[in-house]
Amino acid sequence: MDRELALEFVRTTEAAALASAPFMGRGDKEATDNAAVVAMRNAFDNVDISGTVVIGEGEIDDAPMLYIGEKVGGGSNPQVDIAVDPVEGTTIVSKGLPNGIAVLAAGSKGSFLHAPDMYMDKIAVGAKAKGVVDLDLPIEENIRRVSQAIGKNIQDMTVAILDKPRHQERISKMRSLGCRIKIFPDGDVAMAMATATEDNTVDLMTGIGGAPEGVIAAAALKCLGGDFQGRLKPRDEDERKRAMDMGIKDVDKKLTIDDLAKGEDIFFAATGITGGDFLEGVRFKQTTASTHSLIMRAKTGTIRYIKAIHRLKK
Ligand SMILES: O=P(O)(O)OC[C@H]1O[C@](O)(COP(=O)(O)O)[C@@H](O)[C@@H]1O
Repeated sequence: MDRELALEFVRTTEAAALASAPFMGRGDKEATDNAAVVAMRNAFDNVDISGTVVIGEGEIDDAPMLYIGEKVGGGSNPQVDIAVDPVEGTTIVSKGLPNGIAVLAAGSKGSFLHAPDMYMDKIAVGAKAKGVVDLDLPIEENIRRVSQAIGKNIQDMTVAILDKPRHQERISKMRSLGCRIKIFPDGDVAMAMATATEDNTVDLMTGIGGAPEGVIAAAALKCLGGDFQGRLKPRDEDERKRAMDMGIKDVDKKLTIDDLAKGEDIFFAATGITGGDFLEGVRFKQTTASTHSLIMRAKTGTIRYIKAIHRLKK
């Protein structure tokens, strides 16, 4: 993919963020998401790719736009796979909490695991701890390994985990080690990224969240030079079958960052909707709105932050 595409991709996440931001705190998850989906879908018409959504808003039957399999883009760059989440953290945005982001990952065909909509166990770390974590090890051992790799005492480390009942045992184990813990309500893509950004606020993220979000986070960490592992967590035989129907032969396999986001022909864009660990949220003034975005490319490892002022009437 051409490097020039970076700006076109980030326009799609800006559009999603600008459209969903007015719904902040209004308690309407559907309206928040819908506004972002429509805006992002429209913005794709100006992106010079011939793209296919591989991770999106769901199946064609129940999701009118950005459904899995939908063709997007009005251009020539051949065969691009797209993974999107126009609002990653609909609950977050509908409550006005931090770290609601609009995200997109784009890769040459076959870059992304076609992840079914089910749970995935995950572990994410930044560049200094690349290669030292292993999803098969107890969380205490992973924390110890990261502590050594990054040269930080365990008590000074921050480990993030989603605030869900399924994580109670893991949180107890983390507490017994004495590390600092960030228990966040939603939005594990942003928190996975927060392990690997320049001023990282988190040293390790662990826990079970959405599988599609796992693929998107892996793409982001690919660009940021961090590491990520995941394992699908089907809750019943139906979900297991669904994963197999989507082409995943070994559903229990530990998935490496390369299994989830293959190769280096990958772009990743995110725009803050509500402010958070590494992006400001959308801010409205009388006639303008500002957005804060991140656009990255795995091939070069370049990370660009873009602050944009949008004239609301134009
Ligand atoms: O809320 P659950 O079912 O535990 O799922 C966790 C997943 O949901 C999210 O918090 C996103 O939530 P939204 O559906 O509100 O956008 C992800 O970040 C996370 O991977």
